[in-house]
Amino acid sequence: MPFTITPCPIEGLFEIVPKVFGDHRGYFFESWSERDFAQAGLSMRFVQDNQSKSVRGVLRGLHFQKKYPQGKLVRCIDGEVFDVAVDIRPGSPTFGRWHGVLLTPERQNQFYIPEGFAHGFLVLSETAVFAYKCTEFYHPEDEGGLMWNDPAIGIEWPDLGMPPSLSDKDTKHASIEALRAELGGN
Ligand SMILES: Cc1cn([C@H]2C[C@H](O)[C@@H](COP(=O)(O)OP(=O)(O)O[C@H]3O[C@@H](C)C(=O)[C@@H](O)[C@H]3O)O2)c(=O)[nH]c1=O
Repeated sequence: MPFTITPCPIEGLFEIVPKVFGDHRGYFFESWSERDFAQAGLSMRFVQDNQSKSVRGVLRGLHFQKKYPQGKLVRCIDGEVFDVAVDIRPGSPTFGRWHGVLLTPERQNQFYIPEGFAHGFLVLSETAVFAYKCTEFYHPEDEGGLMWNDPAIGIEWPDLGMPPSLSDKDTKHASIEALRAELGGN
């Protein structure tokens, strides 16, 4: 099995570390295998791959789609990011809880975030290239957002000694309580 797939403390989240083959040329690893992930109980169909580059202090998130939720297999291919998922599954016993993973090319680790989570990340390095596979297409009209610094969630973002740099959109998201009321089920 060329992957170590470890469940995270919130049900449905997984950290994946591939087996990296190094030699005098550099390295090789498989970053995704439908067969091997399925063997570990992770069966999904990816339909879109995304890549973004950001500078230090950029925080993208927390994002989700409502009618067309996306599962995401995320990794940082250059630089270092702190990646966060927040459970927004109506009725989930861990609704509103967050889990964070440091993603680095040194570990080549990946984070699997299934449908029903809000997702975001903070760039810790000078620049970071972030890549991810999605189980659903982008539907801009269906996008939802959760406030990155909602005290009721209490995400412990690493302190960079500067306020995060956000898109306009990301300064205006809902609180977890507003989302609970909107999504129902809890
Ligand atoms: C996400 C996305 C954006 N775009 C376009 C819309 C916009 O003009 C431009 C930048 O979009 P955004 O500002 O939404 O990009 P960004 O803030 O990087 O959005 C992403 O953030 C992370 C945290 C996620 O989890 C992703 O699912 C996605 O929401 O790219 C697409 O064409 N396809 C896509 O799938």
